[in-house]
Amino acid sequence: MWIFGYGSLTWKADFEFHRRVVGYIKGYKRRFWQASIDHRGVQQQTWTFFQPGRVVTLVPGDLTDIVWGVAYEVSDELLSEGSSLNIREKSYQERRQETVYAADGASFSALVFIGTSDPSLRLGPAPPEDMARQIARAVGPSGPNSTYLFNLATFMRTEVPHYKDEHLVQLEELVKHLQDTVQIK
Ligand SMILES: N[C@@H](CCC(=O)N[C@@H](CS)C(=O)NCC(=O)O)C(=O)O
Repeated sequence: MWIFGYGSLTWKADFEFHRRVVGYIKGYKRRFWQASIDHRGVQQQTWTFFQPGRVVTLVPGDLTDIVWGVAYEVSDELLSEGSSLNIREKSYQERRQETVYAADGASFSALVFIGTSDPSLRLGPAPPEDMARQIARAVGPSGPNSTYLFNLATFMRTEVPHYKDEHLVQLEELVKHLQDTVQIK
């Protein structure tokens, strides 16, 4: 079977796979609208700087909207109950089959993990400057939220150089700018 990743799965494949193919799916926009309290941030705690991170999910777009990522051909057992991938994707409970269009022209169906409908993890949109401040500050068990953003931006720049993801590029610029100033110290 195939799974399609558009977030951390593009740059962190800590599982066995047979093939890795760069491609896109249609009809969605990738947005930093999902809270992370287990990887790139923590539960909000009053009177402290501890806060959730912002990671990507997919939101419905129109047919001209595409999201580039990576498809992996994996064994069925990878998604068995209690598997490490299932645990890693536990806050991505909505799962859909989508057609992946590979860079070489091939197309095939793959499983996509989309953000949970749990309202506490659905942050939704915010002004870009606010999202950038949150990403610049948040840290979780897997590391800084900004590393997640930069790794995704680097994947796009190196493996999909012909396509500009405006939302991602804007956040990367804003977070880098914040890190270059004293505003978040
Ligand atoms: N399901 C998405 C998003 C997955 C995602 O970003 N998952 C996060 C959960 S916060 C993760 O596994 N993060 C590992 C990390 O940040 O190191 C994908 O297709 O890549």
